Amino acid sequence: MIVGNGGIAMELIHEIKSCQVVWAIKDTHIGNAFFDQEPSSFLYNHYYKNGEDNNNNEDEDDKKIDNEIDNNLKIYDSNNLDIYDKSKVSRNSSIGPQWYNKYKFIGNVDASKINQKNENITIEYGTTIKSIDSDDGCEWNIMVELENGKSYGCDFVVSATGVLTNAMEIDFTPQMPDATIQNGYTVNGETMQTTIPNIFSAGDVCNIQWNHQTNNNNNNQYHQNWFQMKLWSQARIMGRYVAQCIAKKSVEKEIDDIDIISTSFEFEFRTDYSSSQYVRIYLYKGRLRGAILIGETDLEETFENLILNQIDLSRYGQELLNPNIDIEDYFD
Ligand SMILES: NC(=O)C1=CN([C@@H]2O[C@H](COP(=O)(O)OP(=O)(O)OC[C@H]3O[C@@H](n4cnc5c(N)ncnc54)[C@H](OP(=O)(O)O)[C@@H]3O)[C@@H](O)[C@H]2O)C=CC1
Repeated sequence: MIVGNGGIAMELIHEIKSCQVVWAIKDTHIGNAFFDQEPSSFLYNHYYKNGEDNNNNEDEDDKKIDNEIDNNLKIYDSNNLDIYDKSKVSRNSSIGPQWYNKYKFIGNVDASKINQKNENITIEYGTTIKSIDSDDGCEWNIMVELENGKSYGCDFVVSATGVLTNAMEIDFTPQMPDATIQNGYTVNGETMQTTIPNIFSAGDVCNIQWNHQTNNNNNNQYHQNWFQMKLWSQARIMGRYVAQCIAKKSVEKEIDDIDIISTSFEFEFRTDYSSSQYVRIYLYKGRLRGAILIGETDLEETFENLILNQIDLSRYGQELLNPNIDIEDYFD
């Protein structure tokens, strides 16, 4: 049983093979943490329902990161009593993106009884867990009752319903001017300093709205393409930026070329490609500000460059998404 409709639930659903899975989501479409209805339907129809495997296009960079993280990875299990003794838990880095590549999520269901169309996944929409029963007398390890009245026996439950930060352990006082107030505390979006001197903040612990702000010191506008999602890729960007802020403060002088990051879009333009690709792009005043790409579109690098170099695309209009035009070649 998997509960939740965000990053972890979707990754697990994608990875688990030969195992009967019930996925309970409180929404009417999958992946609500990232998608609205339209791309969600596309993703569901072409990748979950049809069981297409798009798992073979792992980026070399991701593999490299995995290897780095592997070196720091520590796995705790319930037999490791140290985990209950906070003083003995060594604090390592998190397990990182592509963590699932280290494991095989293969159940023991007879493979011949499961076809390639993910029919082993039952999605229960618009519901969540009402109760969990793990009495010894149960036929299953765990009996789960859902709010919609259905009950399922299962071996275990994955609860992936989001995370809370523990920032409140620090007593922030929200008084700093020009600050972004999130989660009850305050961070200055330009310097990443909290209201406590010499305490800086980055990653999931703060929600930074760089897209709204102007850096008055050097007339640079914050990067307009910033839209925060709590993903590894963004945590890395924020970590790098906050490191620069700390360095700048510690040497007490201006460092040129500090990354200025952020985003916003105001105009949305969308289309569907062929049956196995989905492309949606976001333009603002003719400039590309964002995109959703599903499937092997081969557009990611071109679109990334168009976002970065902000070429005026007004005159191309819908041709930008014409599958018969090789825009990668055009903008090369
Ligand atoms: N590659 C990467 O960088 C990845 C990063 N992550 C990050 O790790 C963190 C943890 O992931 P995850 O746990 O999946 O969290 P997410 O925030 O991604 O998703 C949580 C999901 O659970 C739903 N939810 C919240 N409360 C309940 C409830 N009581 N019952 C049922 N559903 C509920 C949320 O709905 P609603 O939005 O409506 O509240 C949302 O759909 C996230 O910050 C995520 O972004 C996860 C996977 C990969």
